[in-house]
Amino acid sequence: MEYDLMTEKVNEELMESVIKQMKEDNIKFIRLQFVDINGTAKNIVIPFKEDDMADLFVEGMLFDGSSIAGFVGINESDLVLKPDIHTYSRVSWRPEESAVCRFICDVWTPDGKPFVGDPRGILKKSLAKIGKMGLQYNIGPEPEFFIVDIDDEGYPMPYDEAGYFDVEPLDKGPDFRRELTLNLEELDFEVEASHHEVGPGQNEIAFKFKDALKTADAVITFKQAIKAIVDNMATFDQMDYRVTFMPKPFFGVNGSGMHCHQSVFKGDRNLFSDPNSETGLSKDALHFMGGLLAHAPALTAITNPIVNSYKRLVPGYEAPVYRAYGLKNRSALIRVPAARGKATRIEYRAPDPACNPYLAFAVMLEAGIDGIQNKIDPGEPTEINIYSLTEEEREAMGIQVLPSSLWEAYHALEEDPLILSTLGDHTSEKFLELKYKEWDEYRVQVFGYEQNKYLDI
Ligand SMILES: Nc1ncnc2c1ncn2[C@@H]1O[C@H](COP(=O)(O)OP(=O)(O)OP(=O)(O)O)[C@@H](O)[C@H]1O
Ligand SMILES: N[C@@H](CCC(=O)O)C(=O)O
Ligand SMILES: [Mg+2]
Ligand SMILES: [Mg+2]
Repeated sequence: MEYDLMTEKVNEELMESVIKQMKEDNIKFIRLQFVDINGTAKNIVIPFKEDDMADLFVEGMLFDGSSIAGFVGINESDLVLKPDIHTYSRVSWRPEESAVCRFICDVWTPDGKPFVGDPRGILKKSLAKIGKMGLQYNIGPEPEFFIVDIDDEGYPMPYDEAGYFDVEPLDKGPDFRRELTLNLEELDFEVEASHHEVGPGQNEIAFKFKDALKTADAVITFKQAIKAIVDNMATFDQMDYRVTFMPKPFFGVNGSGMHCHQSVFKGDRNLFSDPNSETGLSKDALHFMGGLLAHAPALTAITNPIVNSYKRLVPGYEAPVYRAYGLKNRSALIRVPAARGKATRIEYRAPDPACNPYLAFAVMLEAGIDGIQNKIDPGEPTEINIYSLTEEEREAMGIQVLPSSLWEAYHALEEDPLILSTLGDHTSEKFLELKYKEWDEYRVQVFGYEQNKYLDI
């Protein structure tokens, strides 16, 4: 798929067929949806009026961008939402009577240009660049999440005591996952698998890989859908349980990642596959990994963007800590699953579900392409459990660690011109400003852990 930012025209035939579908779906309300710099979904709702649709698709709708994180100041507040007609879907968890639909929108400026601070626009820009080389970037994400109960004192507790692949009655999640999968299928998702994860209350739903823009849209829809569905169920049951995508909600158990399986296609050909090489991997696959490993410290600021993200990236919980790749190794930052041929892919294991998927996919793509263009050598694969190595052994093998805090990742980002230029001046500045504030707010807090440990001093 090629993304040409400036010449996207609305196809009349498509518009008519979408309007016809909206009438069949009994649509009365339209959600115009986009995300802020944090990847948080935002929307404005307008009533469906058939006569206004052509205008909406062509001209878009003005809105005030000054209260959206990472967008604009009040002195230049007008922005335009341009619905992407390909993203039409009925919002399946809202009533069927007088139904609601949504379009995911691009954000433009009133003078008819893509707004530089729109995360979706930033991803489209990187995809347009590789589109010109005839390439398509695919991502298959594995978002993990916890379902928690809120106890009488307001603290979250895991919703069940089950573990990896458990079944009911230990696993209390089958109804959620069933309901969610049915809803997601209505939203045109191909759910590949769902299961209880390692942590108590932890679940995973993996959906089929698609090109990176569709996947980023899907991640946002997925998070919204599951929160809305679980909230509806909790209201119905008069219970206070909810979903969290917080990367490490509990000390001492696995956190929630969003591993990203990735491949690059040229037409029908998977660039990562080479049946004649010993490993079945092509040079491009190795170089793409070389690029990811080289830019990993800066990437981490985007793929793991909150202070809590770094409580997940610690040894012993299947989350990556070390900058290495392995052909089977789940303790390395990059794993190459065994599938070959068309299904050849690499799995970048750092991202967590708190990231803005548009920004995360854009920076991973640019890092990988940098690797291909500059033939960055990823070194030899590491097949031992890296968690069990001593620091000296790791150093001898040349394995470096990922940033251990948001503050370290912040500095790594500041020093990586490729990743900064992928975000563009506007978003880099806003992102660094936000993260500086977040770190500053965090570092002065005093936690229960410290009071317990030091009170007797
Ligand atoms: N060619 C491809 N390019 C990108 N992603 C792909 C490709 N083929 C398959 N995938 C995606 O890989 C993801 C799942 O892979 P898989 O089941 O191997 O996960 P896993 O890493 O083994 O799971 P876990 O981490 O939970 O143990 C899915 O999203 C799937 O669509
Ligand atoms: N939950 C682990 C991943 C477990 C798995 O491999 O599925 C993580 O934080 O990345
Ligand atoms: Mg998992
Ligand atoms: Mg995985």
